[in-house]
Amino acid sequence: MTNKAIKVALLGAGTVGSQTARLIVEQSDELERRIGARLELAGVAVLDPAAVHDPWIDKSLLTTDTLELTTRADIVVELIGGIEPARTFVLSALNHGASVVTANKALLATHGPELYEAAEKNGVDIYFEAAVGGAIPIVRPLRESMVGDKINRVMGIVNGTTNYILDEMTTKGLPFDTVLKDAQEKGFAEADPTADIGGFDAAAKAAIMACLAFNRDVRMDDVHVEGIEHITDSDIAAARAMNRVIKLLAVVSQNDEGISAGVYPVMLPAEHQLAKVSGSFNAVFVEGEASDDLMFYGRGAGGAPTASAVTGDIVTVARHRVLGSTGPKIPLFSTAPIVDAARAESSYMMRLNVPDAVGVLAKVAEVFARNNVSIRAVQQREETDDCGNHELWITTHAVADSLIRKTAVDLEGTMSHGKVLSVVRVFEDE
Ligand SMILES: NC(=O)C1=CN([C@@H]2O[C@H](COP(=O)(O)OP(=O)(O)OC[C@H]3O[C@@H](n4cnc5c(N)ncnc54)[C@H](O)[C@@H]3O)[C@@H](O)[C@H]2O)C=CC1
Ligand SMILES: N[C@@H](CC=O)C(=O)O
Ligand code: NA
Repeated sequence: MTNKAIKVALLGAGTVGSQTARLIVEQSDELERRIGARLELAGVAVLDPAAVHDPWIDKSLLTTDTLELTTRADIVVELIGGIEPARTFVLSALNHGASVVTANKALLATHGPELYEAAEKNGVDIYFEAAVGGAIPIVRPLRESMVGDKINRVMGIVNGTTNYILDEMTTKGLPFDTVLKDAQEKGFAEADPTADIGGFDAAAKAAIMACLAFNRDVRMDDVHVEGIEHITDSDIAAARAMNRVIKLLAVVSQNDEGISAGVYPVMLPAEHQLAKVSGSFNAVFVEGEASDDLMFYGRGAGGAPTASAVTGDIVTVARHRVLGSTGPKIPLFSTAPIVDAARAESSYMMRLNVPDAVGVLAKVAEVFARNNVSIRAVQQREETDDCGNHELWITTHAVADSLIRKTAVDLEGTMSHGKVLSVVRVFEDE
């Protein structure tokens, strides 16, 4: 006996929604065999039906009554993005007994625990593999495969847009704005790309990974965030001259002091595995106590890769419905304190523009000493600018973020003809 069809409501038919619809429609026979029941598209909600031209989407399924659609499906797939009205639609779906699949990291990093609870209360699933690392299986490994281990740290590149921008600037010398536009055209960027550039998209993913890795309610606001908006061509050239590459990293970790989560640009040694992650690819290292280091790598953004993860989740929750079961809950029982990631010490490189004059270096060194910041190396660049100034590159030993920032402020106050050009973390192997 064949199982009755499983009704799927698709909310959103943009970059990811369109490709998800394609995978469901084009692979319908194959998916039916994998699930044991047929997936039936019950409707596709969009803002503007006239703008949908995908040949695989039956026009009669299009609707603008999104809330109504959430009440008449077995699986609601939320691919709208943003907090509201997405949150209302997801809650409506869960409260009407539908399982939910979403790629919406912003929503999960802000209201995740409320949604997980609603899913549990209603005896349905909420799956979100696409919300972190696009096509890369990383949510499920953290949620299921590694649940028997103790995870100490998760670290990686989790934003395709910024990785694409930094990579194109580094390898092709292209300007920031040109590459950002390109990333938007390729469908990597968020509707508001400041979420990518400012590090907030990566921070949302960091919060989700921290929840899963440490069973602790960690939200977006708990994550220390620095984006790439201040990274210039000159920083990239300086990194290159030091055989390093600048990457935007998300790092979540747990130790005796508590849990910390941060997103910031880092100069990595060129030979580091994360330094080799190019374009819109993502890569995540998971350090488990028993497993040791694991690395997950693949396409972190883009329509088809993200739709692969979404469709994988649809198949999984559909299988659960056939079996009359649900997947594992998301238990957030830990009360470990959240520690500000900016308190963690790191090595830094500071670029300064200073006059080529007697005593300048001593004055600079004095400010570092006064702030108790230990200098590891100093490079004086030969080239001078139109004012006869040149660049000093100072690399420090490990120091707290607050101290290096204060040193920069003090230097600005001390140097009448010089200025601090940039301060970027330098990754040192532990
Ligand atoms: N683009 C990518 O590479 C990735 C995107 N995501 C996430 O996937 C989600 C969707 O992203 P994209 O497809 O890129 O966005 P998009 O902007 O291309 O598409 C959004 C779609 O939602 C529809 N929509 C907006 N408000 C609506 C409403 N009130 N009712 C019904 N439909 C509505 C729009 O008409 C459009 O079809 C977001 O949460 C995003 O963060 C996750 C991973 C990768
Ligand atoms: N804007 C995001 C899309 C995927 O999550 C990114 O660039 O990584
Ligand atoms: Na993923």
